[in-house]
Amino acid sequence: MSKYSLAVDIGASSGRLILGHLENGKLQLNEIHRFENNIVQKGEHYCWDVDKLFNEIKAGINKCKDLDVKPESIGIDTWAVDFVLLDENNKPLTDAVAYRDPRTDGIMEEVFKVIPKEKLYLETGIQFQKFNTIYQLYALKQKSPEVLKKAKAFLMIPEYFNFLLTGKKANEYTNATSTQLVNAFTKKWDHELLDKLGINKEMFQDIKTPKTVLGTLSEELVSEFGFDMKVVLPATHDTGSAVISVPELEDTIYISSGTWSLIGVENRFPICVPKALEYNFTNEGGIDYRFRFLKNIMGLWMIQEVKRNYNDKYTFAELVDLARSEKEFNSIVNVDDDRFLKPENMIEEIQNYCKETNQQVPQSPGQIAKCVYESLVDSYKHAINEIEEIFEKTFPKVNVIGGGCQNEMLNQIIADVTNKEVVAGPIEATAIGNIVAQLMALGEIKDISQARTIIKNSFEVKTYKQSLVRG
Ligand SMILES: Nc1ncnc2c1ncn2[C@@H]1O[C@H](COP(=O)(O)OP(=O)(O)O)[C@@H](O)[C@H]1O
Ligand SMILES: C[C@H](O)[C@H](O)[C@@H](O)C(=O)COP(=O)(O)O
Ligand SMILES: [Mg+2]
Repeated sequence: MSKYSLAVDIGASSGRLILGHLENGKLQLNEIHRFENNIVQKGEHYCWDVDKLFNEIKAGINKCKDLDVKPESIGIDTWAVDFVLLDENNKPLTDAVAYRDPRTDGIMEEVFKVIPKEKLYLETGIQFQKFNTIYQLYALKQKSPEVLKKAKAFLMIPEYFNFLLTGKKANEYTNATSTQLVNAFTKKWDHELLDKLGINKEMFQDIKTPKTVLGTLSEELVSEFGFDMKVVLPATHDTGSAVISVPELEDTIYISSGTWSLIGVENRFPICVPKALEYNFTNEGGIDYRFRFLKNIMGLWMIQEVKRNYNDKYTFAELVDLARSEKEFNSIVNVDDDRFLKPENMIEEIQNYCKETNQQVPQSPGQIAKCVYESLVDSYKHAINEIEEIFEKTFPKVNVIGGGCQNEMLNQIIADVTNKEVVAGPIEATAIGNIVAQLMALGEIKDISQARTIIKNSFEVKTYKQSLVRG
């Protein structure tokens, strides 16, 4: 029997702990714990409840005892850019502020006064999202310089949980690249950039790569859980882990479909050409120093907020069914408009946009949902055209991975609008990528190529082709 690895995958809307092990050359998964994640108001900021999330992680680990399974390793991945700062006593200096917090409004423009946008892109290759870590730290420096001065350790969210598990501090490469503070060519923290911004470079930890064994559990946790585990660094940026699970990357554009839609390709080198800057593509770090050439699209965040606005009266599946029935409704919004990043009420924001653009205003839940899905695909289509322009080639296939690949209507609209073959799955791509990185660290899987073969043979996918009648 092969060793068990435990993946902790926490996205912006949900977290899950999934056991994985190899059996007869296939990867067997067992989801042992799932919980909601969401932004909470703490003082004047939107924050993540990291104490609650760590308690959920421990609750999930404790379920292993009920299953009589002692995993050999554990690996944690989460959303990107956000962080915790520790003081000299290893205590958090601030709450874990969420990337949707307005504290970075206008900060990007302030940073461009210190380092021109084009130079920043040429050095880091990272897309300009106003919530990137670089802007969060610059906002903190301007508003609370005394906090930054006291900071002795910068830990991104997965690394903070690793610290709570092991007492060890390290930054992991794939997530570090999302900060826009790592040089795309040296793959190290850009100390010249940090000096220019007046951000203390000493608080950043050594950058480790995926498959690194960080350490083992603290004595206190070993006695709580009843067993020890190796704490392995997967690609701790959840999208970095998700992309590992794309079984066939040749001629394929992936859409990591969850709270965000991350649409792109895997590359061996960074692409920082003017067109990539103009279209705002990113070169986030991948496993084995590959690159994830992609862009953020607002994603299913919008339907999550619509669902919340309806007080969770409808499930995601019911919203899809209601959307299907609205065949005549065709209004479209620009999902990537900042107005949809954190509106008071998503339904009203969508309705106002349609009013302002003289389109039919969606009224029913089905019309609202259909508007979200059609609008997302409109943005996907533009991104695909941009990718094909930059690569000067046509990609015949789109692979939708993550929770959003369960949305069969969305998959079909993608196939209809792009006239490409759409492959849906695996759903838990992030956790799968997390697990195979751990199994590589344990010597159970040789390399990424073998991992992708195992993944291809282990999980069913569904294929969609352009339909004759647009549903
Ligand atoms: N049964 C379903 N039908 C349609 N969409 C679904 C279904 N289940 C989940 N989803 C979609 O998947 C999304 C969550 O994907 P997930 O990858 O878990 O997100 P994250 O990792 O960002 O928390 C939901 O917002 C929802 O839109
Ligand atoms: C803020 C980042 O762009 C975001 O974390 C994105 O990179 C990402 O990883 C989103 O993952 P979800 O699972 O939360 O959609
Ligand atoms: Mg996710």
